Amino acid sequence: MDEALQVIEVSKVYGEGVTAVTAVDHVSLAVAPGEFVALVGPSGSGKTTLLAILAGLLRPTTGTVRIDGQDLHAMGEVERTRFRARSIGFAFQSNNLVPYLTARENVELMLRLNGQDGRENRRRAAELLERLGLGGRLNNYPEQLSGGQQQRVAIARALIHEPSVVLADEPTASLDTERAHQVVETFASLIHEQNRAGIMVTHDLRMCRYVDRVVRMMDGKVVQVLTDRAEILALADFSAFQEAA
Ligand SMILES: Nc1ncnc2c1ncn2[C@@H]1O[C@H](COP(=O)(O)OP(=O)(O)OP(=O)(O)O)[C@@H](O)[C@H]1O
Repeated sequence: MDEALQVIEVSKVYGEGVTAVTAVDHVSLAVAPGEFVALVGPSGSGKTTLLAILAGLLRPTTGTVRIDGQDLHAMGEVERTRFRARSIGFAFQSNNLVPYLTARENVELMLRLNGQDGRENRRRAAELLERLGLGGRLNNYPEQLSGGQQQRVAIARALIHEPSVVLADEPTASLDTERAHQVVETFASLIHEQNRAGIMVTHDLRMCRYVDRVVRMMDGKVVQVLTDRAEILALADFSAFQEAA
């Protein structure tokens, strides 16, 4: 078993009886280390719900999520919280940076939460931020950074503790086109170089050019999977063309 992430027949039903909504409907998916997957689909298709289940933040109604072979939802709350902090990285839309910590301190915080403190961490946090083009911004507070710079700090924070699985929800939502491309391109490079299993939810199909696989959801189900490079590029180019028209 070499998949970092395995999703097996996962479903999520909100509510009960006549008001029940099946948000995720028997989804199966496996992501290997070094593989970057885009999760796309119309509003309400279940992307955010699935991401929250993969993050261990929401319990599926049925089905199993394994990270490094471990059943995420079979763990007790304390164990899952610890496992999540160690094995999963998140970069969510509202980037949740701590306003009174600098860029570097925000990244170091992830390591401190995992009990890894010290000078070596300061160096690694700085190195990763430099890699993301923020070498001159290490000591700036979030409010002194642009939206794109904040997103890059959030990405550094999602990767610094070397998690197996990295999840990003609309990492380009607040960015202009050029910055969106820069952010996702760097994110993809780091996922590939560092051998993480990456999943990104995005509404912007142009960003699919940086991923290895596109998974399209509709009404809670996976309705299409693209793995062919030419098909993925055609999708991204077509969206760029539509956007420009
Ligand atoms: N807490 C909740 N209670 C009840 N229904 C919910 C809840 N959260 C989401 N839903 C419903 O589940 C379905 C899937 O929602 P979800 O937010 O996962 O979709 P999405 O693809 O992420 O949408 P968007 O792209 O708009 O963020 C929708 O029909 C939504 O109304």
